[in-house]
Amino acid sequence: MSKHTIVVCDHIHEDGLNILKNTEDVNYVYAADIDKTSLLDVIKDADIVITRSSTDVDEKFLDAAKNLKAVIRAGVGYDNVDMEGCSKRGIIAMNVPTANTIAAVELTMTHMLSCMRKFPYAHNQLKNDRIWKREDWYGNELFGKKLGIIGFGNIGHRVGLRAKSFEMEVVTYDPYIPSTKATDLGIEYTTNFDDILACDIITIHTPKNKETIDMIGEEEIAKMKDGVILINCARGGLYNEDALYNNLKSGKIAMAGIDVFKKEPAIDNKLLDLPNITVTAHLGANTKESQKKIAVQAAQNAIDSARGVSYPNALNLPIDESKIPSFVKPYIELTQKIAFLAAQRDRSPIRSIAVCAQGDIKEYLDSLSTFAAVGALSVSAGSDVNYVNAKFLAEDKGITFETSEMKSTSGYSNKITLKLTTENGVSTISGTVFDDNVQRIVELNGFDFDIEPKGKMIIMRNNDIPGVIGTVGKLLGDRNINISDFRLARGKNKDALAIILVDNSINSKILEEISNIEAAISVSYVEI
Ligand SMILES: NC(=O)C1=CN([C@@H]2O[C@H](COP(=O)(O)OP(=O)(O)OC[C@H]3O[C@@H](n4cnc5c(N)ncnc54)[C@H](O)[C@@H]3O)[C@@H](O)[C@H]2O)C=CC1
Ligand SMILES: O=C(O)CCC(=O)C(=O)O
Repeated sequence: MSKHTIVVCDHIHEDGLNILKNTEDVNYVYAADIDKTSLLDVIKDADIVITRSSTDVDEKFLDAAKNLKAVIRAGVGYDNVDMEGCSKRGIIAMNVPTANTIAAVELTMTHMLSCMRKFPYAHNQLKNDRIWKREDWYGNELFGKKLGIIGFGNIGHRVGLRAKSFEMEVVTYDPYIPSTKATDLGIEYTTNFDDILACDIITIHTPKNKETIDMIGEEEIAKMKDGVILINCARGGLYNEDALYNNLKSGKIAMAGIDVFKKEPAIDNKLLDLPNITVTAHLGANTKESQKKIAVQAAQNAIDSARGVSYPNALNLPIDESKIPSFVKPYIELTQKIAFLAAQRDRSPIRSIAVCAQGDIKEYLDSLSTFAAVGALSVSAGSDVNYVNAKFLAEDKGITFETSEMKSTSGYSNKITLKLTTENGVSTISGTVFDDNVQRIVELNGFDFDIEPKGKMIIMRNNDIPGVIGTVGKLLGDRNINISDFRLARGKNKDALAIILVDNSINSKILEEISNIEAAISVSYVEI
């Protein structure tokens, strides 16, 4: 039995490890305790890797992992995964999005309460210094304070709910949600970021990306109340660390609760020197409950993706398969096959791939175009091309794409037409799917057909003169090649196109002999 190599690069719960260990077709490699340079050697045979935030899946990592098919990020944030690098290599990246939500929510509340009561400092004074000095520790209450939440997703909205139970006023800023997601929970929704800056306490729960890096800097802090409290349990760098440092030092920010840092591990970060900050070492997800759930899901997802069964929570697929209705799926397959056929007929460099759709499938033109790219490119790139990297590979080769819609005039309720332009010419092939769910080619370069795109096919254009069928039949028979089907379409210019299905593969010598038949205009051979 061939085994899938799954490398675990970071610490995950043993329940997940046990699933991998006990799966027969998995070759499980535990690499969480080795340094990141040695890891590069270990991942060279990996089919799948499981990582957390301690492993950067960067260019170096991806170059080392030559067999990699999928990356499972055992957590939410994937800012440490080079998504474009994965896509270009056809590697599917997946996360495990909700299993650590509660852990991160509760750590956010912990930091909030700790900041209000300067809890770690009060604790240390008694425990470490053995000083009983109650007058040093007058804190503040959450009750009645206004909390501003930036990012109202899985974590943000639950922080909002918990804040309400502390009888806080809550306002959120998240331009990507309907306002009712907040207002239905009795939480104010704002599109004015200044409303957040005016709050007593501010917490951020967005992903880390171009839009959110340094979302809070000097300018924003200047607009805040004196004595504001800032919490960040999302990603380091969402609050500009220099601005945070300067304003904690000046006292403009009374306290900050920080779980995440721009550079981790953050043992040398200057924020750690301040007396008015509570810090944790990126522990947002570190509860036993959440780690158990994440590890089990990550292990199962790793196995499913290694077997090619499913790619749960895939992040870089150009197509969301779950949103493609069942009637479209055979058209997607058909488009890929037709493109494969067209590219095999004319093995010269491809210039452009155009897909035209009529009927309801025209809503899915982008997906059809992606699969046309897979079909056309797999002639030269083989199994290295898939629908994650097809368009990236095509762009690298300078191939252009076009999609268009046509009104249904052909009598078919749905029809797709692929036009493949190469250095040598143009192939135009149309196809449809009949009620019996069987895919058919219905037109090839202007000749009408009704044939399934499958098997070994000789495609011959010839002058429409007597004796051609007999000559071809004899030539193949003499070489012990059995014909299983012979379809002929007559053209308008005294020419004809034949699709001859054969049981055996045709080599270049036989193809040349057919090409040498006097009536032959062009002959090609394809296998689907
Ligand atoms: N400290 C830790 O260990 C953990 C950190 N996290 C981090 O917490 C963050 C939030 O995670 P989830 O709530 O699960 O993600 P989510 O995807 O459910 O929510 C993110 C929300 O941010 C919003 N958003 C995106 N861009 C925004 C912008 N420019 N302004 C305002 N809102 C914006 C989105 O619309 C979405 O509602 C992520 O960065 C994640 O990586 C998550 C789990 C554990
Ligand atoms: O457990 C980890 O690796 C960190 C969790 C985290 O930051 C996330 O899930 O986004």
